[in-house]
Amino acid sequence: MTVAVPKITDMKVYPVAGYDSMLLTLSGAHYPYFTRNIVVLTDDSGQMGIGEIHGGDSITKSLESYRPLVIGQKISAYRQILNDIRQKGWREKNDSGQGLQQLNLANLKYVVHAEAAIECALLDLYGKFVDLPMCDIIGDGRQRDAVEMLGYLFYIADYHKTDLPYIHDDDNDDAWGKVRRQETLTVDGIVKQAEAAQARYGFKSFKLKGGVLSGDEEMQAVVALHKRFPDARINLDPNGAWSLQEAIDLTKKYGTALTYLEDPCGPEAGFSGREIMSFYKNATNMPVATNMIATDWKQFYPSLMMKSVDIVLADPHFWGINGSLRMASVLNDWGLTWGSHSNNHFDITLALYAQVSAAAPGNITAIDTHFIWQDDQQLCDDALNIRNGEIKIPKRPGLGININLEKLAAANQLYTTLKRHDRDDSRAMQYLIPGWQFDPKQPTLVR
Ligand SMILES: O=C([O-])C(=O)C[C@H](O)[C@@H](O)C(=O)[O-]
Ligand SMILES: [Mg+2]
Repeated sequence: MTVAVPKITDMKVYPVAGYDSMLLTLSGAHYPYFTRNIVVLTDDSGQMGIGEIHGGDSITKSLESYRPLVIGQKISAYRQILNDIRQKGWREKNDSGQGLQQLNLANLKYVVHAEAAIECALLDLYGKFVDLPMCDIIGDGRQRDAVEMLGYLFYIADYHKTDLPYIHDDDNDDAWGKVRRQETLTVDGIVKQAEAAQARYGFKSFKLKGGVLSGDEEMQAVVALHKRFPDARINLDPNGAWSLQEAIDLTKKYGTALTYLEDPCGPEAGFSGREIMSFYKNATNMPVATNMIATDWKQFYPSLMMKSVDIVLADPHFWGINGSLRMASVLNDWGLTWGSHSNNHFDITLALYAQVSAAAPGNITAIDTHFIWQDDQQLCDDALNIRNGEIKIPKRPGLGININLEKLAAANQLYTTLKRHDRDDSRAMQYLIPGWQFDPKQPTLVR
């Protein structure tokens, strides 16, 4: 007896928005809203498959342009559909060619692969068809049943200094619900933030987003975190803001509080970020993670040659699901470490990170997620949860979550009220420091 493989009958792209706190990074301050694109595929068996990717008009447009390549295909043609999409090559038309060596988040759209949302939705459908969770059908299959996530800490600006409609008092039931909306610019404030996040989610690893205050102040926060959570793995990410010499000096002074450092320095004095990170590693022996100097296979090659990196944060939105897991295999075979980068996202991406990480072989690092800043804005009814610092892979097939069309419509409605859809963190930042401009070598508040 042959079983009919379902065909895709519809593909909808929903640009959506969610609420955010005034989080600070080297690129400025997060706006009150973040944007994403949600892909919903329907097949003729009545199943829906979902995927999520970064927001912005060019990504929405790319996804819309792929509809004729997807609709009418069998879900088993998943690799061919992705090949057809890649051959369409929207990135060639748009890419500034700069990658993320200097992290201005406005450039994220050039690094993101829009088709990863379609890949996710197709695999969700495929998993439902064969009745297996996604992690069992991707890469080398399931490697673990639960995935460790890290507590992603941020300095937060005082939104009262703006007239922008930042979310507040939305969730005052526990300490995390409160601190995630409050100004946080001190060592004590960061420790309180970590305590609150740990109380709600049980994190065993933390990452502090740096590039905001002086390197010395940020490392003092790391030292305080280490003192408060001596068993935790702690990482700081200044997004390349420090000079090579400053990174070396800070590591010598405070390095024992860190488990690894993420993109401490970037291009300078005619050298690329890959070269500078390699000089840094030679001088300090500190393990280094990146989501900046190796965001595709071409950049990975010289990074390997120069031994610039130990941990590649291969976000499936940058590398594709298949590409991210290929990277996980290569890193594992060569004694290096895999992890994933993140930006603000909804629960569809959270489930994707869990499924991909569950299939990544080897001793992976705890996975980045911004989700704790967006918790309560789930688009799915059966969203996955972080408990004891980890996400357990559900028994349900595919991604393991199902879209709530009413919540999706509401997030889409919010999006339609926004005047701008592309990310530009300098806009909110200019309320704090008039005329503020991104400078890849100058922490955001050190002006
Ligand atoms: O690890 C990283 O570099 C990021 O997550 C990039 C961004 O700075 C992220 O924090 C964001 O989107 O604000
Ligand atoms: Mg990073």
